[in-house]
Amino acid sequence: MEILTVTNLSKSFGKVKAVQNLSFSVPKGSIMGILGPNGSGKSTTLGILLNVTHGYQGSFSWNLNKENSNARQNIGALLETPNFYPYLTGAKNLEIVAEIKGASSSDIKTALEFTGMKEHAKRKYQNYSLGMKQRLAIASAMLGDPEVMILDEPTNGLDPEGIAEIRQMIIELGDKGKTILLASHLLDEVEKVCSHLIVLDKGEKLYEGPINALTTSDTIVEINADNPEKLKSLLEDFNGIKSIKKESGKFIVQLGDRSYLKDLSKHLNDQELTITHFSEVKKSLEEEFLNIIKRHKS
Ligand SMILES: Nc1ncnc2c1ncn2[C@@H]1O[C@H](COP(=O)(O)OP(=O)(O)OP(=O)(O)O)[C@@H](O)[C@H]1O
Repeated sequence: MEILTVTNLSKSFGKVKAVQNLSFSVPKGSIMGILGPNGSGKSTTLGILLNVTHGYQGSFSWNLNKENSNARQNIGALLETPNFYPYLTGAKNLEIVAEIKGASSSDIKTALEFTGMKEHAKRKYQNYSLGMKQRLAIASAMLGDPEVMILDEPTNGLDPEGIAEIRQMIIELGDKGKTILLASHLLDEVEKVCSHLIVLDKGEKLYEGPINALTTSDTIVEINADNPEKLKSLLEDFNGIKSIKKESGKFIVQLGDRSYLKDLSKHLNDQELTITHFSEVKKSLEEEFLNIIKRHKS
């Protein structure tokens, strides 16, 4: 079931087309990565979905469970510039947000514990490290136990340990059943955390789907033999090969289906040939991502 459906969304700032005819849907319970370089329209899209950016074309609809819920209560957000009072403590800042969202003090306690901010709750926000500020922002987004959380570049500027902590928290929030929209310019982040992704470039959608559909669509095998010419002709004879190329002395073979692997190795069992190398290569998301961008530009 879809928790969000976005249809033909467009938004311009003067001559800049920040979002162009964007449609996508978000399955309930998924962690949806919105991946794109800086300026690709991620924040603008999230701003529209949160009703803070206006003057757009197209539409979107949330399919939230809680009855009579408005977006403010049922969608927790961490945006790029958090709105906390520097001279107040973390706890006090959360109390203010809880008041606005109608969240309880037990929500505050849960959020502080989950984010590891309980021990820092009595310190002033202005004295927090960047990592603590981000954790407080996640705590704030959790208040009211929303069904959906929207996180815009939540690990920006953090050190590797801080990045790992925040990513782990996002995965745990997903395990709790929350639907999460995560904007990121980091492929590695999206790969580690998300179940689904859309790829944006210059406000346009280049890809939408589950992460694993990107990485497991075709099977790639590296093959070498003592008689490369013979190997080449045998490969060319085999039905089910989508493409053959030679890279660093090895043949890289793309199979339409993984079930062809067995037949291929039988087919290569030839008296004139000794196979010296035969291994399946796991395609990285990065490679697929680059292919998507390349296809878009050509
Ligand atoms: N308030 C604004 N006024 C004018 N231009 C804007 C405004 N907000 C965004 N833009 C422009 O719209 C385009 C998309 O920006 P957006 O912030 O949505 O991208 P992004 O993918 O979130 O990038 P970043 O990670 O850098 O925020 C950019 O060219 C940006 O300069």
